[in-house]
Order: sequence, then structure tokens, then C-alpha cells
Amino acid sequence: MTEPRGPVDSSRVPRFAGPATFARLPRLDEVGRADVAVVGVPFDAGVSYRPGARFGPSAVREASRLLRPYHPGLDVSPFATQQVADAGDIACNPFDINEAVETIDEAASGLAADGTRLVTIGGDHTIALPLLRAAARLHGPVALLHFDAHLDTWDTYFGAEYTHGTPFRRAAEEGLLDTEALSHVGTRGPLYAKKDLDDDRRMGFGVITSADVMRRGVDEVVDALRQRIGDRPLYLSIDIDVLDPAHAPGTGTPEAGGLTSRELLEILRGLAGGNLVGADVVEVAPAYDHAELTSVAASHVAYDLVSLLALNERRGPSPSRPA
Ligand SMILES: N=C(N)NCCCC(=O)O
Ligand SMILES: [Zn+2]
Ligand SMILES: [Zn+2]
Repeated sequence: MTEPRGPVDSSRVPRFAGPATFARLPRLDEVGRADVAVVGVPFDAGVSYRPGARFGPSAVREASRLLRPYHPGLDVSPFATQQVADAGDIACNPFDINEAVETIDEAASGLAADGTRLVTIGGDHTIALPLLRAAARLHGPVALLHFDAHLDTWDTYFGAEYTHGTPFRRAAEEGLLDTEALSHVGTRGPLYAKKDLDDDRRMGFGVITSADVMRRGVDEVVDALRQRIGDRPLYLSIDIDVLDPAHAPGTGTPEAGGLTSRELLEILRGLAGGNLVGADVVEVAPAYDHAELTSVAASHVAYDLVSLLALNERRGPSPSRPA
């Protein structure tokens, strides 16, 4: 097997020079096949409040120029042990949500057909539905770990079924989810009614609120999540608004009282050694960002996801966790 082709060497070409692929990795067409593809979905026609997440993929790529090849927290060089490439953007119709959902499903299925695992950069949270369809087609119903301020299991908005507040209800209805292993992490903020929580529970979701993370701490949360997920094929969906607006102001539906980026990254690291089959980072809306706070956070989250996928291959225990 040939060695994976890694990022542009920052000691030769300054990291602020040249095109912004994710982490300055090669494009997929330059390497032919990848173990992990980072793909953008510049789609935001499903939002209920501030638009702008269509510019998320390019902002996260720009912010990812500073990433380095070795992850000390997980003791892995994620670009050396597997071929990681930037698959560019899935071009989908900004005026027709139903068509866009189909396009994303087909494109994701095409990319993943030969075993490539996808880390998708959104885009608003609508895109999780077609990504879950593509994942479930390959792996069957998947465990879902959903980091978000919001439940995203509402039914419709203005009669629309496919929106950023409804992907997980649709996914549950379509049988894409393993109902024994569904968790929201980081939820908070006002709801429409208490019934939102009842509906959510009926779909099988467990909830670890943002306040729970603060009270129970990262290690206990990780233990609970690992127990619930076990060895199941796992899909991770990370809405950047799970972070407090102080850590991620650049997003469309911000809610006070969120996680710190440190908490989010540490919870992710605690999941090492599981059976991650795909992941997304969504809802980065750069027009509301300051000093790239949000896109830097999202680029680090994506880097950790790629690193978790590298450790998947090894199937070893997590070095960041005590034995
Ligand atoms: N998925 C995100 N970010 N937000 C959903 C909010 C839905 C609402 O406006 O009630
Ligand atoms: Zn959200
Ligand atoms: Zn969301």
C-alpha cells in the first residue's frame, strides 16, 4: 500500500498561502480514493431564523489552515494512518429543499460506496437527514449522538417537513436510527411546550442537557454515552450551537448557557475506540462570527472527528482515558 498523501508541508509553504482545502489536505480527485473524505454541503434553505450557514464549509476550511498533523490528546497522526482528502462541496439546489435532500443523499451514498467514511461540514442541520439515510443504507439503523442546543425532533415548520429543526424526527420515522442508542447532548433554552420533550422521549432519545454536562462533568458523561452506544455503528451530528455563544457566536439560532469548546472536544475524545461510521458539523454561519471563533472551533471539532476515525481503524482503547 502506498503511503497516504498528507497536508501541504507548512514548513515549506506558509499555511496562509495556497488554496484552502480542509487542513490543506489533497483533494479527493488528486488521490483517487480516501479512507475519510471531508465534504462540504453549502445549504441553508432549511433555517428557521438567521440564514448564512451556506458559507460554513468555506469558512471552516479557511480556519482549518492552522491544524497540525499530530493529535496529542488522542496520540494519533490522523493524516498518516489513513488517507484523508477533501471531496469539495455537494452542489445542491438552494431553492428546492426536497431536491437538495435527494442530491445530498445520492452524493453522500456515492462517496461512501467504497467504504470511505464521511465527515461533512454544513450547511444547516437539515442535511443530517440525507446523511443519515446514506449511512443507514450502508450500516443499517445507526446509533446517534447529537450535540446541539436544540432537540431538532420537531414535526414541521410552516408545514415544511424538511427543515433544520426536524431532521431527527424524520430519521426516526424512516427507521434510520437504532432506537436503543439515541442521545442529545448540550440541549438547553426555551421549547414550544413540554410536549416537545415527551415526543422526543417517545422517539427513544436520552437527554444530557448542557446543565447536566456542567453538573456531572465530562468523564461521567462520557461513561454514560459509551455504555449507551457500545459497539453499535455510530453517527455523530454536531450542531456548533451546542457551544455557548461566547465560544461560537457565528450560528443561526444561538442559545445562552452552552458547552465550552473544551467540554465538547473532551467528550468527543472520550469516544475513541468506538465504531464511528460518519459525522457532520453543521450550522456555522460566518456572517455572525467574530475573529473566526466559530469556524476555528468547528475546524477543531472536524479534526477530532477525523482523528476518531483513525482510531476506529486501529480499534484500540482511547489513550486519553484512564485504563
Ligand atoms: N438546528 C438548529 N440549529 N436549530 C433549530 C431551531 C428550530 C427553531 O427555530 O425552533
Ligand atoms: Zn441547534
Ligand atoms: Zn441543530
